[in-house]
Order: sequence, then structure tokens, then C-alpha cells
Amino acid sequence: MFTRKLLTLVLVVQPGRVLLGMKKRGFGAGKWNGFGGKVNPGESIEQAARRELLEESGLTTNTLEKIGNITFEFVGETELMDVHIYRADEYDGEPTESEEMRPQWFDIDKIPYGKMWADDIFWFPLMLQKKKFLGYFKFHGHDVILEQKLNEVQQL
Ligand SMILES: CCc1c(NC2CC2)nc(N)nc1N1CCCCC1
Repeated sequence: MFTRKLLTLVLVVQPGRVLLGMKKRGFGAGKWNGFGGKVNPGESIEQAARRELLEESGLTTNTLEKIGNITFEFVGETELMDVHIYRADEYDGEPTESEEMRPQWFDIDKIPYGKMWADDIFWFPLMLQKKKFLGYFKFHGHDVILEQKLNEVQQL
């Protein structure tokens, strides 16, 4: 009944601030988000996360830590989105605008939740506290959350 689409999302976090990108086109255009996207055949999820981080922000990292996994269902669609979320507390390179993303640092107390996906306000606090979590969000369209589950876990 449901198929799963594997996706990645990387949040680069420094003391007091987080790097977000303004998505310039495609899925989620006009929203601030972490860096991520699809997993290609033959690629591990972590390799895909590293690739998307480099492609979308110009950054590499030695410290990619898996911190969350959220499944998204969109009413009326049979493909679930299975998003694997990582945190990078160190990085190399300079944040660089790409065709996809315009990177910008945000103070933790000024994260623009009103211009991000509606789920982010629920799990960002867990991510920022370095907690690990499993989530499930059922959306109607791209903006209305009909159901949600979010549980902290000890290991992923
Ligand atoms: C799965 C979509 C999504 C999302 N929630 C959407 C309402 C379902 N939230 C956040 N932060 N990132 C998301 N993606 C991260 C991987 C690349 C595509 C966008």
C-alpha cells in the first residue's frame, strides 16, 4: 500500500547558531531548511547526506551524527517520505550559495519557523538538545498537520 522514499537532512550547528538554506527551487522552494535530498541507488544514506550537504552548502564534515528519523505521510498519496536527519557540529569549508540553496546562519532564538516546514518547530528543540528521536507526521497538503507522533529514543 505505501512505498517509502528515502531522503536525508543535515543540520550544521555551532554554539548558539544553526546553518539553514533558503530553497531556491523545487520541492520546498521558499522555505528555510537543512541541507538534504534523495538517496541515489548504490549510495548509503550517510553518503547521500554528505553529498547533498556538499552540493547544497559547499561544506564537508567529519562529524555527521544520526539524530532522527521522521516518516511523512501526505493524505491521498501512497509514497511515504522517510527522512533521515543528521547533525554536524563541525564543518570544513565556507557556506556557499548553490543553485538549490542560499545558506545563512541563524541564532538559535531566531530560527524562522514561520518560513520552514510545519514539522520543524516540533523536532528542532530535540535536535538542538542533541536528543535522538523517531517521528511520524500526517500532512494534508504541505502545510496542515493532521496527526503527529514524536518520541525521544536512546539509539537510532
Ligand atoms: C519531507 C519533507 C520535509 C519536511 N516536511 C514536509 C512536510 C513533509 N520537513 C523538513 N524539515 N524537511 C523536509 N525535507 C527534507 C529532505 C528533503 C526534502 C524536504
